[in-house]
Amino acid sequence: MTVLISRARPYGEEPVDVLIADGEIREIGAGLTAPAGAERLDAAGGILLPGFVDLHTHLREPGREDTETIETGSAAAALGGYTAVFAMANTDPVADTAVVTDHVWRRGREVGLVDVYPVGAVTVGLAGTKLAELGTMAAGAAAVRMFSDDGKCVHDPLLMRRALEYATSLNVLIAQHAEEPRLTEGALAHEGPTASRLGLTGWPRAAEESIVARDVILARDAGARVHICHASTAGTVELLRWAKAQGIAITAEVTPHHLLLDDSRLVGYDPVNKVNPPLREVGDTVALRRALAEGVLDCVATDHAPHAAQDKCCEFALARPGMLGLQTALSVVVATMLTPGLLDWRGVARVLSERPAQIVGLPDQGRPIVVGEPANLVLVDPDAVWTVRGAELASIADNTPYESMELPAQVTATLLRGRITARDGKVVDRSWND
Ligand SMILES: NC(=O)N[C@@H](CC(=O)O)C(=O)O
Ligand SMILES: [Zn+2]
Ligand SMILES: [Zn+2]
Repeated sequence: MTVLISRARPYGEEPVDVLIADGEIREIGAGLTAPAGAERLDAAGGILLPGFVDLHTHLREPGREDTETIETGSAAAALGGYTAVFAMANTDPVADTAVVTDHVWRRGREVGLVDVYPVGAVTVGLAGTKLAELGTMAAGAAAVRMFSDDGKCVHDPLLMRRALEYATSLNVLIAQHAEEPRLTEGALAHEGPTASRLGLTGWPRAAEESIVARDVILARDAGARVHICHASTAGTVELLRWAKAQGIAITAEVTPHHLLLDDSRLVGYDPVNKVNPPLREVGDTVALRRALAEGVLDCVATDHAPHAAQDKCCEFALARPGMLGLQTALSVVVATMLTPGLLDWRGVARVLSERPAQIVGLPDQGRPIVVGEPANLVLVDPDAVWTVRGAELASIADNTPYESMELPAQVTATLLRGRITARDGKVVDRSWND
């Protein structure tokens, strides 16, 4: 299909028209005329960015299709401005074989709203005792390029070392959920004054930082790359800063919720605020924002984690950790980074699109907006203000921590290889477009 986007501001710069044909950016200029039969998208001065890439999504298929499916999660992704998402391996069955990873890949293709890249498990059944067949998953139809036991930490140092060595020879990425399990037994909330006051068992910063420090050293000695999931503390930022200064190949993501929210949200004991790693203190959010602006933290990843009402609306200790994130990520990044002047729109493109695509080596995502590049794009209305309603989000689950909050900026359209996947808050059905 052919699409003419008019009056769009790439990275917030001067308005231009952008002609898209055969999945590519064909022409950029002023006053372009639409060829016959072309779809028209009037951006009306909205911001044009490369489509977002999420390195950390939970889609719950297979196993918990009552909370999210590849189809509903893909819809949430397209509506949130994403053109590629990495679906974590903690499904049921676990994505520890090519049978599962190839299924997720094929189902994502069938749905066709976003490129769904399965993440393979590092260890069999996420049990942390035996390496999964990384090579078989990497060689499958899905060509798995990222492995993680997310939800659990690969805490055995010998196993982590081997995983890093294998990953290096396979040229794939290991992403670590940094949580020393001996330090978080029974933990429910960030260890600090709020948890003490509320009587909640603490999840100390040291549980994250000790694993980050260890993995930095393991990666250094293996000459390997390692990626840190959902960095949440000021201390992790300092370790990353040190590691990068040594030339160690470490990258890290931060979630929107760790940029915006802190543990003061826990008074009231609403489990919607329960997440791993836990919401920290204001000082941590400040350090995380600065680190993201400086590039010490590489990118934003949602850790979109849908959960059923019965697993969330129950007593705090029993509730599952996790929050929805795909449809609110851009708005939270605008609120925490763009509005305060920590990032401009180029910076937003860097943390939501370019860096994540580079980290995992996607050749067709996070690309510059120039002629000849694949048309994986998102249009944003920077002046929109909207009120979050969990029930209105595309996910089956509705566990958003932003319920009733007014957030800035809204995705107005998403294009995957030149095909409109979302427009004005609605998913565009594939058949409608072809
Ligand atoms: N973040 C969470 O609190 N939960 C995630 C697992 C994870 O990311 O560790 C989930 O799968 O629900
Ligand atoms: Zn995790
Ligand atoms: Zn996760």
